[in-house]
Formats: sequence, C-alpha cells, structure tokens
Amino acid sequence: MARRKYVVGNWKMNGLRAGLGEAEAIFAAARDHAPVDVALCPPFTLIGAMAALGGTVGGQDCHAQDAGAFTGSVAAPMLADVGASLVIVGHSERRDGFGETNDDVKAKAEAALAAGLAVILCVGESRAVRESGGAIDHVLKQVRESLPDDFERAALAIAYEPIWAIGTGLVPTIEDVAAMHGSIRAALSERIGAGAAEVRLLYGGSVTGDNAADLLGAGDVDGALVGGASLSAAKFVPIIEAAAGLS
Ligand SMILES: O=C(CO)COP(=O)(O)O
Repeated sequence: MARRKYVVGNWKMNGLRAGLGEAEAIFAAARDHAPVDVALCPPFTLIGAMAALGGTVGGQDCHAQDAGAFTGSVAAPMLADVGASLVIVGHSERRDGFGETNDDVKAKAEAALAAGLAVILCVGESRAVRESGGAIDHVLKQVRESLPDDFERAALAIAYEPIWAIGTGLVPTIEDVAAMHGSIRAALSERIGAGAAEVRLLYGGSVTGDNAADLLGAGDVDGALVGGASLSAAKFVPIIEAAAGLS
C-alpha cells in the first residue's frame, strides 16, 4: 500500500489564541486535500483550542513518565487528554537545548505510543558532521538508538532534519535528501523487515511552498516537518498543495 503524504507544522514556541484563525484556515485546506495527512503541533497552551477546530493536532515534546514531580513537564496521556493524536520527540532543539540523549528520546517515544499517540521521531546532523562526511552514520546511529523496541509501523514517522537547514533557508541537495532517506529506510528494514515500507519518512529544514514539490518528490520522502512556513496559512497551504500534487 502506498504511503500517504504527511505534512506537519511545528509551531515551536510561537502562537497565541489570536492566531488560531491561521490554524482554522490550514485545517480547511487540509479538508480540501483529503489524500494528504496534515497536522499542526502548536505549543502546549494551544493544543486544546486547536483540537476543538477539528484538525489533527500534536505536541512538540512529552515526558517519559506518565505523571509525577516533574515541574514544567507535560506527559503523553495529558496530550491525548486535551485532543492531541501525535507528538514530536527528539527535535534537535530539544536534543541540543535540553540535553536530550537518544535514550531519552526512545523513552519518550515509548511513553507516547503507550498513551495512544502517533510519534514523529526527529534525527539530523550538525553542519560540522555534514562537512566531515559522517552525516549518514550519525543519523543512522540516532535512528537505531532512539527507536522504540516495538512499535506499530503506521504509528511512527521519522523526520530527517539537518540542523544546519533549520530556519536558515539552506536545504540539502535532492540527491543528499534521497540518499539519507534511503539509508534510514534500509536501517529500518534491518530492524523490522518488510514493515519498514509502512513507516513514513519526513524531511524538515527550510521547507517552503517553492521547494516543497522537489523535496517531497525525492526518493523515500513521504512528507515534510515544517517550522517557520507553518505559522500562516498563506505559507503552509502551498506546501499541502505540493504534497497533494504528488499524491
Ligand atoms: O525544525 C523544523 C521543523 O521541526 C524546521 O524549521 P524551519 O522550517 O523553520 O526550517
């Protein structure tokens, strides 16, 4: 079965209730492009209100424990409770800014799946690693060490986000994206066999309406994880349309 295209917006630490109209317009466009799966991941504060608009909504992180004395943290069952159906784990801004290791990311992914959430597991190399020629080895190590021990294939997506491409306007070549995604797929096959064909692989890093068709058309790319261009319908809807054009 062909993998459905998946376009996900990560609002990061952006968005107030006054901006919910953008989400409403994005969800309306998603309904117009039914062959594409569209989701938005706003800050925790907006998840409930955004879910009430009727679209698919996710968190940007979760704790590995279900409850407890973890001031400031939000658990996976809490995300599900307010209407989230997915969560991003292992974003480079969490790995670098909050010291999250592959073990931490794996524990978060397992907690999310146990709470019934789908997971987008992020991996990606720094500029120094890319320039050293070690990008594929680095990313495959992240994949192998962050993957849950067991998971339902359709509930997990992997997002390849080169750190140097995030928010910079820089993107890898289509050949480099295809090579990375092909390598991730092969590593998944080693782990889970034929089920690897069901796992969606997203590209993230400076995706825009202008480059989306090329990036989403690259080998083994099933969608996009979008930061800046997901904050407004005017910038995000063209990415959904590009995905629909490839569906
Ligand atoms: O980090 C990203 C999505 O998670 C990508 O961000 P930009 O699309 O702003 O480069």
